[in-house]
Amino acid sequence: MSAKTETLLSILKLQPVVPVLIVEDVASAVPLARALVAGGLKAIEITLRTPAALDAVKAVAAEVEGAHVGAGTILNARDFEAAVKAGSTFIVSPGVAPGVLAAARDSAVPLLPGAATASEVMTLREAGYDVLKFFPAEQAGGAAYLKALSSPLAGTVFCPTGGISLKNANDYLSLPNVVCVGGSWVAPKELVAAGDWAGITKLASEAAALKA
Ligand SMILES: O=C(O)C(=O)C[C@H](O)[C@H](O)COP(=O)(O)O
Repeated sequence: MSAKTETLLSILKLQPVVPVLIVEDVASAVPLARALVAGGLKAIEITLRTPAALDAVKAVAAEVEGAHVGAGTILNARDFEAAVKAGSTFIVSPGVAPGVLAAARDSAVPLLPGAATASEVMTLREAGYDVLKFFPAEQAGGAAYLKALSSPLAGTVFCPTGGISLKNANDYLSLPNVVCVGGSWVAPKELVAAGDWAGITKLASEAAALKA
């Protein structure tokens, strides 16, 4: 296993659930990340889906002690490089694309690429990736589907994301090929908009108590 993969695994193993954030207002990024860290979720993914995202990564990287901030929804090399420059310690992509793989090869920051089929997993294995995101987990076939992939594709481990909540997280976490799950449920839009950081810490604590 490469040093980059080991770094990625050590970040993903910090907790059973990686919060997936869509940050609309950069001012909420730091208190939101602090609330998640206080609940026990230190590895945090900020998706590059809003104009505030890169500044949010920068602010969390600079100001939130104990946080490991990563960037998600990385679709091309330009996003990859901008996310690294902002201070991301890991990069998440919903799939696989040659430009993203090339950027990852040239970077010291690890990539968690996405796969949803046996062929995508095989393609990424050939490119040297043993730790993958399974996306979109529920919609692609859920825990039963991922379990079916695990026998022929032993050696690859996953962070399933997409449609996961406190209710079904254990279906995935109980599989031997799952390191952690990802999800947006720990930072609901309404609580973020209301600045209910205590409410988010409570959701984070419930998620952190799941068994990886
Ligand atoms: O774009 C990426 O790189 C992602 O990480 C996608 C996210 O994992 C899902 O959008 C989260 O899905 P929900 O938890 O169902 O809201």
